[in-house]
Amino acid sequence: MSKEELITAAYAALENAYAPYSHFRVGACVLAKDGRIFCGANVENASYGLCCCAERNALFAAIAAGVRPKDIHALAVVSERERPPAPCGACRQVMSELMPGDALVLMAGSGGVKEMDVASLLPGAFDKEDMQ
Ligand SMILES: O=c1ccn([C@H]2C[C@H](O)[C@@H](CO)O2)c(=O)[nH]1
Ligand SMILES: [Zn+2]
Repeated sequence: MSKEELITAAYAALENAYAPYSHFRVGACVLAKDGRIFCGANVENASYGLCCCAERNALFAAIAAGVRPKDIHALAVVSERERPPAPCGACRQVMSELMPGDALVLMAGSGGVKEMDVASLLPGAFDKEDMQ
């Protein structure tokens, strides 16, 4: 699957966003190395702190389906705004745990696409080594 196809799949996932509070719809899709994709959208709650971002919902779907972190190739996240969505700190931390450092993150808005790898999104991430 090409980068463009992964972004298109993320826009389809965005249609399932549940965002009655922010009205900011986000979609995300994870591409596994075997070619499977796992998608998510943001899901909000009247108790705002319980909102979950599209990126985490997509990543958790992949992991819960049995995909291991080393087998994830890329993640695309999209919004309807011009500016590509910047993953929040919580999602960067989850990406650093559940994706390889060199995995590609594609961020797309109507104005264009930005690409970064996971390690660059969260330099100096807290990880299992910090707990030894
Ligand atoms: O990268 C992002 C940024 C925000 N959101 C969601 C969380 C919340 O539902 C809404 C506003 O922050 O957008 C995401 O899903 N991904
Ligand atoms: Zn987030």
